[in-house]
Amino acid sequence: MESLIVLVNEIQRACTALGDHDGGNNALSSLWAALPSVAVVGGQSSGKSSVLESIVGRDFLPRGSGIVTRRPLVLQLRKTGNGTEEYAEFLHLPNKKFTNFALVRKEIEDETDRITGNGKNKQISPVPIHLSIFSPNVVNLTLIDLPGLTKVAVEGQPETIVQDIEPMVRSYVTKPNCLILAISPANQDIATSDAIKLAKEVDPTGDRTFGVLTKLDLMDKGTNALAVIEGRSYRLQYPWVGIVNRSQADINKNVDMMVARKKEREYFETSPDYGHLANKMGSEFLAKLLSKLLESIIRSRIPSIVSLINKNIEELERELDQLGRPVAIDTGAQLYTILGMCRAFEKIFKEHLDGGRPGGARIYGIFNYNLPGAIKQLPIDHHLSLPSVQRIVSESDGYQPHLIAPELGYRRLIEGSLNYFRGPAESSVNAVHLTLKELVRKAIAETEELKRFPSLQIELVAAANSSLDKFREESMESVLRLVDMESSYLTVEFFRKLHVESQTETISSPTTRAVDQYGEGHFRKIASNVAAYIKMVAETLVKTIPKAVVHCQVREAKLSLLNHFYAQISQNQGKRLGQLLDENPALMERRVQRAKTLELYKKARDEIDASVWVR
Ligand SMILES: Nc1nc2c(ncn2[C@@H]2O[C@H](COP(=O)(O)OP(=O)(O)OP(=O)(O)O)[C@@H](O)[C@H]2O)c(=O)[nH]1
Repeated sequence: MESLIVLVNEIQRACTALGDHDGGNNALSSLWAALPSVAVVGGQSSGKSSVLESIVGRDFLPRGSGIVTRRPLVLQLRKTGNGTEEYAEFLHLPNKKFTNFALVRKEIEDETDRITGNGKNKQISPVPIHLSIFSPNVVNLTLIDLPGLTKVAVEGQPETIVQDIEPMVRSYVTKPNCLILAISPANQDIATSDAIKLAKEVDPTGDRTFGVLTKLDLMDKGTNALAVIEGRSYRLQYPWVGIVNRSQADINKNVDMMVARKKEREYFETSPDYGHLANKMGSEFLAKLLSKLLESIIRSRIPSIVSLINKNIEELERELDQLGRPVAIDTGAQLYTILGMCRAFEKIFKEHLDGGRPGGARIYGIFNYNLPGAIKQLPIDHHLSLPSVQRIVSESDGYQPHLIAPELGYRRLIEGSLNYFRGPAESSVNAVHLTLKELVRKAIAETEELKRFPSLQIELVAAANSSLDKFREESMESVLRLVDMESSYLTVEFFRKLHVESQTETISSPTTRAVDQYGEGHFRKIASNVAAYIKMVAETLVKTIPKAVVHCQVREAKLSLLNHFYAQISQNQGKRLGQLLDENPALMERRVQRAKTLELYKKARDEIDASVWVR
């Protein structure tokens, strides 16, 4: 690493490329703000441009009346070997070397207009232009040229521009890592200097302010600026530097910058007022001083820059972990990704059913409370009330009343009662179905991997629900069949046993039995026999319905919830898979942006490491 200033240049350029230039739009601690820099501030016509050009030794800044500098210009000077060609490069035009500095000026003007607009409505913008100048005649130094502090807009520029400039300039110079190059003209009272006024506010101790006094040659005859230059008028930590730039006449005559530098040197060497300070005056001295100082400040800040970089790297890595890896482009990898997410979903879905979570308990509740409860509520008693039994039995008998036992009447009564069981059986199937659907919804929401892919989520919910619908149909058929089976074939032993019991009763009290043979008691007996039979069947169904439901719905959901989806997806082509993996575009954009920033930080850390080792 040639120089720490060059290193910081590199990091600054990368920061601008990532939009980290004013620290305001970034959740991370701004690296830009942490980098030491030198900002040039001054009132209108204070000689700001002239100082910069003199430091560079080249004419390259836009000129004109009004507010010409409308975007910060980050001017990175890099010293090259003697005899090498001088050239300039813009960050926004990589690989284009400018050797003609008139074109550099034109490009600064054009690039300013590109962001701020041209014509009457010229605005200002905090987005910096990065210009690097490679030359044997410069020192390694980075300067940020800011719009001139002004109080009046001219040439139809909007009034707001004046109000906008100060906060923008302030946003640069308030940063504790910013050295302030405060330019004031010597032919004005220092107390009225805009640059010093601002510097005083943001750096009251004068620790990071460089006082630069221009236009020493324009002072009234017989006066001098020694009071300022010697720090008596306004005291700063660093000594004031006096400058003599080209006059307007020199500029008009196109006086060469190198000639101007020479003239400036001569001015100080021969000056009766400043001769004793000649080796500490002039733009060349200023450039060297700044370069040395900037380098030493950067060195002292490296530990805090590195720790900021490390902190940001950690934060970025954490965020990228959360955002997940970018989606693969090839079909195989996409399929793999989708299947992986499906498995993750199925795992969570099963966990909901397999204990520890309320899903399984809810299903057990259906079987243990709801189903028996519903069966208990069935209007069997009404169906087996005396008038109903009499009616059904006589209807079944037809014109020929039964002789001993109403066989058909019994069957009708039993069938009628069993018919009521269809309701609770159906309800059990439906309740379990709803529970399973709800668990699908929950499991989808809980599958972390799926969060990025709304389309896939929708597709999976649809696929799972359609499987559940199919399972419900099968389950419904099974439970209703269980009920129907009970009506199709009655348990003979039950009735034979009843018959034997009633025979024994008749033998023990023959008179009462004979009287009641075909009266109310007879029908009551029929009703109670049927009720006892139904009770027995109910006890069976309360056990078998859950078995059918679990077999057809719960077990199937665990085994083959997404089988149909798997079969379909494996036949899908890339485009369709891509559609399923279409992430939220904002999220994709954020990942790309974060990954780029992370790369920048890592690179910066590596470069700093390397530069520290070289030293
Ligand atoms: N004689 C003399 N003229 C100077 C000196 N410094 C600047 N000037 C002249 O003052 C005028 C303004 O100088 P600039 O360098 O354009 O000042 P600025 O602060 O960049 O001005 P704006 O950007 O327009 O606000 C120009 O005509 C310069 O030639 C100096 O030290 N001596």
